[in-house]
Amino acid sequence: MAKRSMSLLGQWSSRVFSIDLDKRGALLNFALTEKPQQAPETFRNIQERCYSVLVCGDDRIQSARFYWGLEDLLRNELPAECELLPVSSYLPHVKDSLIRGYFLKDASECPSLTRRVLGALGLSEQVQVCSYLRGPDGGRWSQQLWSGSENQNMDVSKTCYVVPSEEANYHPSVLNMENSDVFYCRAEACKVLQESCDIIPESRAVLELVGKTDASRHSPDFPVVVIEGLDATGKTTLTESLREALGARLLRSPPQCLSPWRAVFDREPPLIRRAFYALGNYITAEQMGKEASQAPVIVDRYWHSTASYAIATAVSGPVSSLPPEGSPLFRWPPDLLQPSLVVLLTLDPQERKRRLEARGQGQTDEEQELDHNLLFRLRVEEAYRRVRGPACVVVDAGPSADKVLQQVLLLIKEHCRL
Ligand SMILES: Nc1ncnc2c1ncn2[C@@H]1O[C@H](COP(=O)(O)OP(=O)(O)OP(=O)(O)O)[C@@H](O)[C@H]1O
Ligand SMILES: Nc1ccn([C@H]2C[C@H](O)[C@@H](COP(=O)(O)O)O2)c(=O)n1
Repeated sequence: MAKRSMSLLGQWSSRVFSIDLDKRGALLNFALTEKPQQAPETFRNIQERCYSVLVCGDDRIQSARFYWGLEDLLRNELPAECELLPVSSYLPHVKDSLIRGYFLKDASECPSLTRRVLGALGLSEQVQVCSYLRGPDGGRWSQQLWSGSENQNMDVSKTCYVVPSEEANYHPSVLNMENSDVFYCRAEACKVLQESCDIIPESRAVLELVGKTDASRHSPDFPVVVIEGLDATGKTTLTESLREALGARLLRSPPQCLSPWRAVFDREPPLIRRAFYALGNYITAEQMGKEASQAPVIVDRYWHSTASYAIATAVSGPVSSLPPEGSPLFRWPPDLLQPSLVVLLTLDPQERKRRLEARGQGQTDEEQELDHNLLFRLRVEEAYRRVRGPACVVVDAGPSADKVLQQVLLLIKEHCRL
């Protein structure tokens, strides 16, 4: 088979497959072996016909966009009785070895429809389809790699057996975060937008706004204070009050000049969306450098937001799925201007909800996700606390707006020379 499968997927038998059983962190891990062996216990309870669809094209922009649309495509085309579970395939401890896709459990009456849809998908250079077959004893499962269309679908020489695999002590997504979800230098984020210019013309406009000078080593004359927090924790209220109290300049990230394109990039997959927000920080950093030569600067969101939302979205499940405290994934990009102080506003979830409802404005998809998904909210907040260089100072935003302002003014006095 000339298709990219083996070279791109590496040795099947070295790979671990990790199925996200409930999107809440319950991962079923299995590996493959050439000798018939018993499948993991959880596999043995599966009654449905099973398949996996992995996205493994060479072009990262196209693959990211393809994967982004794959869930909708499968849900639209497959019988409703097909359950879709996110699956990752990776080589343990090998950076950038992760391939994403879906694991399908087909309980429909019409197996031929499912096979037809998957057969058509399998023809694409970007997709690798496998079937999983239960052995006659019920305890063994084999995996067959599809070689193309439905009619010549099984490449029997590639039959492997499903065996239990040790649980990794990290979420598989952690392997691929750098330069896919989080960008630690401007050049890497620029590369993503350069590669997407043909399919997203707005990328050009964004790239034109990104400067080239490295302002990171320049130490501003006046303090630069960043205010961070989940939505509706009071960032806008506090930043406006700080501006007045300190006679400061107020900036935000992403900056105003990116507003015309933000909605476009919010519809894109993480690779492209996160590169856009990363570049927003560099544009804001240039503005910070200039403004802070004349007055104190207050910034509404910056690098902590970019890194925390990206990392918290890339993993699923509880806070323990995050990269550990001290992981290099929480480092500060060396070419990005560091603020003098970062304040993280935290709020009791009930009070945050009350304020959101009282405000009554629309929410972005990610903000809606925060509302619906307690685990996601916990991951974002914990990621905020783990980002370093500088680390954030946590302030309870529950008291009145004036009390919060007074507390932050005290912090600024302690941390910055005014
Ligand atoms: N300390 C406070 N006590 C009570 N209400 C507050 C306080 N701070 C802000 N609010 C109110 O809570 C709502 C959300 O505040 P605000 O818009 O400042 O939050 P935000 O963090 O900027 O939100 P977003 O990130 O979604 O823009 C507003 O209606 C605001 O008036
Ligand atoms: N510097 C930033 C600012 C924002 N984001 C992302 C994270 C959330 O998805 C969303 C929240 O922004 P808001 O709705 O409060 O304007 O934007 C980021 O990644 N980096």
